Amino acid sequence: MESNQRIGHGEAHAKLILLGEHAVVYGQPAIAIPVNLLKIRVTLTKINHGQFIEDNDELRRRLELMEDDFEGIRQLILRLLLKFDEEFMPFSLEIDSNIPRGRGLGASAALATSITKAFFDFFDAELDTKELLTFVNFSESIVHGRASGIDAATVNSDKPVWFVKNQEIETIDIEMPGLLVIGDSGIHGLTSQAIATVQQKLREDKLQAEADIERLGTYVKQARSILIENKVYGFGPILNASQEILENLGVSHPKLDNLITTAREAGALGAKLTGSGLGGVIVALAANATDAIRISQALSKNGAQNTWIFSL
Ligand SMILES: Nc1ncnc2c1ncn2[C@@H]1O[C@H](COP(=O)(O)OP(=O)(O)OP(=O)(O)O)[C@@H](O)[C@H]1O
Ligand SMILES: C[C@@](O)(CCO)CC(=O)[O-]
Repeated sequence: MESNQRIGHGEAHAKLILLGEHAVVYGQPAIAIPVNLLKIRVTLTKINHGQFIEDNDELRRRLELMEDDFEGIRQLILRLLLKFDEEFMPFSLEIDSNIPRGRGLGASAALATSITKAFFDFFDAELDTKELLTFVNFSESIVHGRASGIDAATVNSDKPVWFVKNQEIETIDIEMPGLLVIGDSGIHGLTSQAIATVQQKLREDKLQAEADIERLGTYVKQARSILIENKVYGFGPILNASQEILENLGVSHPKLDNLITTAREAGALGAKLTGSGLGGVIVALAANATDAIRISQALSKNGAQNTWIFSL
């Protein structure tokens, strides 16, 4: 039996969309930030023949048995194995993550990033951002349907991102006014379903839905100058106004509405869902640490499964 096991490592952080989710799919700008306190780490290890898996057929069978939920990851792994001409390499992948899944925090993009990095590290190959994003977006498009690419861009950026679909990714130096509080509804929101909900709105009432999407984009542009100038009080109302439109588009959820109301009543300057919605998390803006703690406690008392406080 071989003794020196080869190993590959990869990691990525979560993302949070401040403004512009959904509208970004239709060409409007969005602002998203890295969330470094939530991370995913992957270790890829080659398994020696006879150690765990008896033969290559068994390996294929196990990949095929992965739940549908993992289709994006399964396809990504097959593509990576093919790239390195190791289609039949038996391996194990260990995932260590504190990013909650299906909550709009980019867990799928962070996992796809970590896996891609782990394979390149394992094969000692150079990986530039362009190639990395191609692999991650390939995986994301299987999970999300019509993805804009914002999740992949942000889980791979150390700075806030100004994102416009199909354009060069721009990082921006913004001052985050106050603190952000994330509250997890505990509900798994399916991104593909949320995207389909907006598509349905566009079919049912095209003019209204298009106007809503354009308005979301306008808020993002206003927010950019507010954030650059660090005006805490101008930003909160934009969060609230965006939430109203996301509700019109049908991607909120009664539990999200309840958490958002709770945050505002506890002193948040603004609050909205973040990510695809239909579940997942909300983000609230607090003027200072005392307010942030009060908002976080109120959220926990009113049904949040988890809360996080952070600043940029
Ligand atoms: N720790 C993990 N272990 C295994 N699979 C994971 C893990 N984290 C994420 N995944 C993968 O990511 C998928 C969840 O992705 P989904 O797009 O529904 O949520 P998300 O990425 O958290 O949300 P969003 O895209 O709105 O930010 C899971 O189905 C699974 O394939
Ligand atoms: C809902 C959406 O706008 C954000 C998901 O995090 C989809 C996308 O842009 O890919």
